Amino acid sequence: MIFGATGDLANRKLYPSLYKLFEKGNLSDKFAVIGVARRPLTNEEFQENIKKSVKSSIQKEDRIDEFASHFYYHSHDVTDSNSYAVLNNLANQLDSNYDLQGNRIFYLAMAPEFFGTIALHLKEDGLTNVSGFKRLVIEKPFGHDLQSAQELNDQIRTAFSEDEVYRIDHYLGKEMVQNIEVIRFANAIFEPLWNNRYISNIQVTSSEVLGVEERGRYYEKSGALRDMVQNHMLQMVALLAMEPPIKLTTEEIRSEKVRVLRALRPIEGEEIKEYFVRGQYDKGTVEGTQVLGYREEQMVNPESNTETYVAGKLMIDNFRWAGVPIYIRTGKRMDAKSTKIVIQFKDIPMNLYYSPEETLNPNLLVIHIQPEEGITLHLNAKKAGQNIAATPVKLNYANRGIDGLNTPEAYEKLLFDCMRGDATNFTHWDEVALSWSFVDKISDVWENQKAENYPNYNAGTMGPREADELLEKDGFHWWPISNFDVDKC
Ligand SMILES: NC(=O)C1=CN([C@@H]2O[C@H](COP(=O)(O)OP(=O)(O)OC[C@H]3O[C@@H](n4cnc5c(N)ncnc54)[C@H](OP(=O)(O)O)[C@@H]3O)[C@@H](O)[C@H]2O)C=CC1
Ligand SMILES: O=C1O[C@H](COP(=O)(O)O)[C@@H](O)[C@H](O)[C@H]1O
Repeated sequence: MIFGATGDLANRKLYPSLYKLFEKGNLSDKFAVIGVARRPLTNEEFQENIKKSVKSSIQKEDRIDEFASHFYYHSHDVTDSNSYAVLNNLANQLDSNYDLQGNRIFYLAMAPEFFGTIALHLKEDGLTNVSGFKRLVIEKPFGHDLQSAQELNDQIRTAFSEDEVYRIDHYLGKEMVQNIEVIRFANAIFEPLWNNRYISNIQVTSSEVLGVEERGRYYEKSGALRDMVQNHMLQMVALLAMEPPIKLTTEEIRSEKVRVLRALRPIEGEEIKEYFVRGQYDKGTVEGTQVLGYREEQMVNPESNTETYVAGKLMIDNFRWAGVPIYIRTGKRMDAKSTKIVIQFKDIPMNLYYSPEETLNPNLLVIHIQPEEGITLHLNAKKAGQNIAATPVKLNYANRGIDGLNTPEAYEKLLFDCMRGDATNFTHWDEVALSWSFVDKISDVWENQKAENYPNYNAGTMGPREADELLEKDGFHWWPISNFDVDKC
């Protein structure tokens, strides 16, 4: 059952992903989807919408009619208690028609204020009373702060147990985010060096070229800290910093991530200025086009105090990471769309091969999450010729080049995981709670202190100057994140 079946997420992500699973044989013929939303639609109209949404994002759609025939529509206001019984009857009927053996997945692709109400109704009106499995997939944002997340979690947990709840963080479905743990734990050359003796700092960047688009109403209350840092950025940090799990089970992996979040040094009060930088974009030029500043966007307060950019220095206070800063930055309307992780190794004790005026290039391991997918290892090697002089070289692995052009899209992987009952790449409540408690301390201060320097970066740049200073005062600098620039390093 997809609640919010006529919405943007369902049309752009869920239907095309389900189709890909179907086409690859990862979704058997024994499935039915009930789409729920308020507007009146017949099953035929709904099926036409499904075909349209699949066709707009997939070139080969040979089995589209067969696929769409599995879709049914139920017009229903989720706040109306009376309609759930009819929904349940339809679900029971489809269960028997398609031999579903009482297995149900409820996907909440709706505004978060409805999540709790839907979960309560599903239980009270018997929809969760099934003979097979029942699973709840829930979209972000999971709460607005720790308190609201806790309230939402309590509501959900009256109807579903923790292992039945699949909290989506779509970054965890990205191929190269999932690759972090394999790169770390399947390579003898990295794991022994993955600690404060050999790593000087880690940089995690997720930059966007797009502005806030039509999401001003949501974004005004969220800002980059809640929208990106609380979830995606901290999840990537947890994967980079966790200890090797003793087994590759959901529980073991999640509990190692939880340990990292517990060790994350809380940043509060006056310290926030030292560790975090906030920014808001002004007008500027993006890909040759003039764009508006954030305060001029639709549904945005002309004096908005909302941050569209965050850079921060995280410290993980445990044996492995003591003293190693992990810098994060994310923002809208930046110079490039790019998510990259740069692990900078410590310098070797002596520069034997470069002339004194040249700096020794540190070894870098760059994990390209998107749009490129792969890894680059920056080394030093002999410059061709008679003399023994060194020059920087790179070893590149391009994921797409090896595994074919189409690595599965995050939602395809996550939907498949959920169907198979694998919750590893979904966030456990403990991770959500710890992330909120870290972020709340910062957002409480930022909300109550007007940023006098906003807007403080032009659209089309890499963010405010203060973000560079954050690293400079530790003797580091941000490594450029576009491939071209990394080439020049
Ligand atoms: N869009 C995206 O790319 C992303 C979205 N998300 C999250 O996914 C969720 C959905 O987002 P999105 O698809 O963009 O939202 P939309 O506003 O596009 O869609 C909302 C859906 O909910 C339905 N709806 C609204 N009110 C009711 C109601 N009272 N009863 C029944 N149905 C209702 C709407 O249909 P109708 O009007 O017919 O009732 C529509 O199908 C949100 O939590 C969002 O944060 C997360 C990541 C990315
Ligand atoms: O969750 C979100 O993520 C997107 C960025 O996702 P990506 O896969 O394109 O990197 C961001 O634009 C959005 O504001 C946020 O809600």
